[in-house]
Amino acid sequence: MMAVGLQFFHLPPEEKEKLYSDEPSKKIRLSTSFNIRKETVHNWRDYLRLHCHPMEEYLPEWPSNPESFKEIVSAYCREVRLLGLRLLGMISLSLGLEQDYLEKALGEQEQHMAVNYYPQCPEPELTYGLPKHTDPNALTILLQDPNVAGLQVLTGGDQWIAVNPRPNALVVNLGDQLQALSNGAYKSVWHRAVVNAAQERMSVASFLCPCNSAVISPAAGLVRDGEAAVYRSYTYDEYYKKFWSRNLDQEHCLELFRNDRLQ
Ligand SMILES: O=C(O)CCC(=O)C(=O)O
Ligand SMILES: [Fe+2]
Repeated sequence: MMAVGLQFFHLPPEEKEKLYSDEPSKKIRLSTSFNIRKETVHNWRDYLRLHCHPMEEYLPEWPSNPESFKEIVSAYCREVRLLGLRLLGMISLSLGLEQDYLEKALGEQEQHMAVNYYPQCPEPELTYGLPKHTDPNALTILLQDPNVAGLQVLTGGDQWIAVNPRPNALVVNLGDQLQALSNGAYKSVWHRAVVNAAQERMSVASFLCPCNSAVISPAAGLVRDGEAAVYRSYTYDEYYKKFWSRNLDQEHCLELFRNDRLQ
């Protein structure tokens, strides 16, 4: 997966240009930074974003250069989906819910992928690959470059710690929707990617996302009697549109959906 991703980013600019778009609603696109329509300061990242489920619907439009791209990436996506669904089952059980609770609550989940490419950066202290953010979806499975570190997560004690790559390991990040569905019991993790002057870096993020019409509302058993849920109910469509209408340096998107928010 990593090798074919790197081959893609090493293609000549004229070849990659055909896929370029800064429109977040496009289902297959190559872009740069995070959301260049909204930012004033850009980040040191290029990314290929693909919708991956239902696979048959999107596969024909995926890049066919490199030649092996579709075969390798589609096999990877299918495996990652199975892993993600198993993890959601275990997370449901850990909350005292039925094993299939979250899978049902999230509906027929979409799956998106960001193949991130961070070129060598001559002045890494002046920028990020990706600045501090949480993922807006439910669950993210991240494959890191085995040779180059860059991912950092924020601990409860407000310290950034490096999550260095380990051979054959995946990183699992919980996203905003699991925070809302668990009524805040699980926290969506703050993370960022730093860049370096010595080496390019890649990562591949697979995002399991609720279906657009899924109503995100905390499980009844997780809201204490007589108390309001932390977040109001909303559809994922509403959340996702709000997320992409903003930039990462603003207030956390989920805060806008709190029940105790003063209007
Ligand atoms: O490059 C990384 O390690 C992080 C990528 C990431 O957070 C994302 O794509 O949402
Ligand atoms: Fe992320």
